[in-house]
Amino acid sequence: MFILIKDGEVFAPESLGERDILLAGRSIAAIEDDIPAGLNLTNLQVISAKGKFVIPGFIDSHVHILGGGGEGGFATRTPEITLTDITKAGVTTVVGCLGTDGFGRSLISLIAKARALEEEGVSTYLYVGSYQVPVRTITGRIEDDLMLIDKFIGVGEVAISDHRSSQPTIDEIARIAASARVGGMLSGKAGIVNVHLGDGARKLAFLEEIAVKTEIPITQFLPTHINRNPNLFEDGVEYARRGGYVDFTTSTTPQFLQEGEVKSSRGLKIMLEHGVSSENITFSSDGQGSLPAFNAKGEFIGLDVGSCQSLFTEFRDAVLEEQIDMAIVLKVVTSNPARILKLSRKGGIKAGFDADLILLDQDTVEIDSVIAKGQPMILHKDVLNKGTFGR
Ligand SMILES: CC(C)C[C@H](NC(=O)C[C@H](N)C(=O)O)C(=O)O
Ligand SMILES: [Zn+2]
Ligand SMILES: [Zn+2]
Repeated sequence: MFILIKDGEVFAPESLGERDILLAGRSIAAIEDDIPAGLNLTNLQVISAKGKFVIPGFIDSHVHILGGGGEGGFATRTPEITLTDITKAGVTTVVGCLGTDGFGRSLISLIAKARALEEEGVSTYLYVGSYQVPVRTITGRIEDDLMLIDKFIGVGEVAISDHRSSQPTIDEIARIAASARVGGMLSGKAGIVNVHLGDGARKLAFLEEIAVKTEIPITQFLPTHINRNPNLFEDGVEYARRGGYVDFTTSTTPQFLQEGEVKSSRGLKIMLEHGVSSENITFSSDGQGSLPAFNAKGEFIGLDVGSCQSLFTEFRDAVLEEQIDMAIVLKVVTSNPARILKLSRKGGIKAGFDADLILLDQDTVEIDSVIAKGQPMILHKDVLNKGTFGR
């Protein structure tokens, strides 16, 4: 199957200007300024991208594909994701994880769900573990899981500075990072540790201390939810300026924003203004994860459900509201996660890369169509670009 995407304005994420793109099967075959539509190729489909931006499919590096939640009891378990939840947001690659509930949800089910989504057309990877320490594994050892199970690219989301964590010691976190690092090395994977940061006062202290006191590089960690409160966000700016990676959670609620959560598009602008390298920042959605609220006494008040749609919403707001150059904003949802998570052939529009693309309407910056592994994704137009709050 060949697809020729003609006359689009291409961001790879860097701007390539107007280019034609030839897809062959699941790969990008060629990117040139003029590929004749009359190519004598059998079953060639020509798609006009006139008036469209053509950008890499988004990589969502933190999605509860199996559902999550449960912080308010069984009835608050959140639903598992559907393919359309992912593709309507322009997401073509997801990294799945377990969260608070590493007991009622299993890694085997997580692997099964990841394989299901892969068969349905998107690309999936996983973190081994959940909030809890010791880290839950399939084989009993992080290194063995990374070496034996292709979908596992790292460990997470391991919780620190949170009343729902296992209250791990700094040594336990260092040892998890050491195992992830060596397991990753031996299997050619990132071996990244996706760290859940809660609202606790210790914030990033463990990670900062490990980077200073041990041989583990700070880039072994991808701390997420960095924007969840202004106090943590402020430390996150400093942490990122010193070379650490930081991940913004794009799912939010009006209440969280009122209580001081930093809107991801705004947080990106602030970090760039403070001299943080755009290479060190990622966005992820926490899709299908719970967004629970607790009162000052730690009592559960209620919860919302995260959505992949928020990843697109915050990308669009960063471009339109924060007026950040699109090529820069694209990095945080394409080439940065691809590089940090060592996802080869992902996160860019380059010959030989997977054919994961989004066609955006240039006037509205809304999604026109999504192609994943060379297959056009059927988007149910009526739900397209409708976020959790119907935005
Ligand atoms: C960043 C905040 C707003 C949401 C965040 N979500 C998770 O960590 C996932 C959730 N606990 C689950 O297991 O489904 C949180 O709970 O702190
Ligand atoms: Zn989390
Ligand atoms: Zn999460």
